Amino acid sequence: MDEQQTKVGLSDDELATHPTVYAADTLKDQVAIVSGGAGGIGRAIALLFARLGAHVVLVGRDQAKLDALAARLGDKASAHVADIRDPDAVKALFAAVWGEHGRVDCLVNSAGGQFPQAAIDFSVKGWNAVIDTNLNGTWYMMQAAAQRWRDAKHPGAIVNIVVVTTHGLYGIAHSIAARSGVIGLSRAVAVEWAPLDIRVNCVAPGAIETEGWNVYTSEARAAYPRSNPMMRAGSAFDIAEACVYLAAPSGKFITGETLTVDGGGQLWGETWTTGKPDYFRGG
Ligand SMILES: CCCCCCC/C=C/C(=O)SCCNC(=O)CCNC(=O)[C@H](O)C(C)(C)COP(=O)(O)OP(=O)(O)OC[C@H]1O[C@@H](n2cnc3c(N)ncnc32)[C@H](O)[C@@H]1OP(=O)(O)O
Ligand SMILES: NC(=O)C1=CN([C@@H]2O[C@H](COP(=O)(O)OP(=O)(O)OC[C@H]3O[C@@H](n4cnc5c(N)ncnc54)[C@H](OP(=O)(O)O)[C@@H]3O)[C@@H](O)[C@H]2O)C=CC1
Repeated sequence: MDEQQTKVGLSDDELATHPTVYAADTLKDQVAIVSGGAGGIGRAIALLFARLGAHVVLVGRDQAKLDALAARLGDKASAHVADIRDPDAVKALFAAVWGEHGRVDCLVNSAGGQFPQAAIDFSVKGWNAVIDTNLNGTWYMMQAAAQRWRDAKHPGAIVNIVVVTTHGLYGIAHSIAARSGVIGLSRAVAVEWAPLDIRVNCVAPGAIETEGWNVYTSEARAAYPRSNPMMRAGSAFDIAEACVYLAAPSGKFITGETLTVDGGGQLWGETWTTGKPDYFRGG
């Protein structure tokens, strides 16, 4: 972790009052589970979903972080501690939420992350930690949601937050592998689960200013705004609005899709999470 940790991204007050294109009742009476719901992108999703009428179930491992956001949202949110890598904890989470609300309408998987390291140096433990969090954990959440929806004959929408895999994000090959798995899985089950009225989509954020950036060096972070032709970082609110689009009726004919929200970064530019090696700097 870099010594120059800074507060990055929009504050909760800014997120809560940011102008939105959506009507205030877009998600009225819906119940949404947001994993990583107290993280940088997850909290923007939670704040917007609650503002649009949903009750948001915030999921993460840090009780205090979840409680603080839930307190801000009052009866629009509840906090549930669960490690998404533990399939039994995931099952217990869904049992508790269905018991409490009798329904779930959408699941946003925003829990995830990785550490920057050259792939050639990955340890077995480090590789497994990233695959387990981002691929296995996301799958346990997806499957638990789908089983509940199937058994209750209830429609559902899943939005998985991934990373842009089409254009190398150098220094996080383990995460690219895991997220490519999530995208492939989402495309496959979008077909299998269409008869169950379950839609499955992904959102691939580009450089989005959040505190999650603190795991990268200041040199790498300084380059992120230049990783796309707009020459700026996006905000967590951009990702939240994309999630609403896919989760709400606006997305009713969209499934198996990955919506890239990166300011054009996949078409232009490059991103080194470990800093750019001299070899690629040119003569
Ligand atoms: C065009 C787009 C531009 C985008 C730019 C940025 C791209 C992406 C940005 C983001 O995703 S931002 C937000 C993301 N948030 C995070 O990444 C959260 C921080 N990361 C983590 O929490 C961990 O990396 C984790 C693996 C996801 C969590 O797993 P776990 O809690 O099990 O990890 P640890 O116990 O900490 O470590 C386990 C194991 O992993 C290896 N390891 C961990 N950190 C490092 C490191 N910095 N360097 C090398 N290896 C590491 C290591 O083997 C650990 O085991 P031990 O050695 O600790 O026994
Ligand atoms: N910010 C960016 O530029 C980009 C982000 N992304 C991806 O978007 C997603 C959200 O990122 P962001 O909000 O910035 O990152 P943060 O690190 O701020 O948030 C991630 C959240 O995930 C939760 N989490 C991590 N592991 C687990 C676990 N095993 N079980 C339950 N919860 C877990 C953490 O909560 P807790 O500590 O409570 O467990 C944390 O709040 C991540 O997948 C990230 O990789 C993709 C591209 C770019």
